Amino acid sequence: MPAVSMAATELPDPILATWLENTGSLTARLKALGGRFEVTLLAEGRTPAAEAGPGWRQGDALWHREVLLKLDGVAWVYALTEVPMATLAAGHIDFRRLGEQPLGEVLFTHPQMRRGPLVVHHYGGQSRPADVARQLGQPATLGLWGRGRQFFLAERPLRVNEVFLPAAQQALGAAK
Ligand SMILES: C=C(O[C@@H]1C=C(C(=O)O)C=C[C@H]1O)C(=O)O
Repeated sequence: MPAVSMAATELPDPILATWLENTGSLTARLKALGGRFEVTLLAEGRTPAAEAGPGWRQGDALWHREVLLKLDGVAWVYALTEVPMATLAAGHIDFRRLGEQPLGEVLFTHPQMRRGPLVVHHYGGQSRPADVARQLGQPATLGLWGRGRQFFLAERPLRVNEVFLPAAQQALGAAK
């Protein structure tokens, strides 16, 4: 997912930084806060990669999965998962039938899962995450912080992009 690279002077709020840099399951961390956790599926399907990524070129077919992670009905995270067709075809996770089951529940328990690099991103006002935030009534005037995490399933790549929405930043007490 294209991200506006953050200017050198911008740094996330220290509280938010701990969430951005955590390498464990975000699903598990959100569930641990208590309250009702749910996944809302926004869109999924096969589409060409908007830009090159770790293990694919621009234009390559990817399986995209866009979701919201919610606590007590409030959207905290917008997530976009990008799966190359070879990774999808290997069948380690049945993305087509995942539906509203949290990806983390099957990804972090998969015996052949290996974590790859995590990259923190700042998404500007014209980005897809910012559009989603506006549509949710959570306008992000200063942009949004997120991270792209690469994972491997039996050495086949995929990338999970997770963007923290304003409701999450407010609830976590992170400065706007
Ligand atoms: C990768 C994880 O899965 C979470 C669930 C997702 C989904 O259901 O599509 C996407 C991103 C993650 O925040 C995780 O829990 O860390």
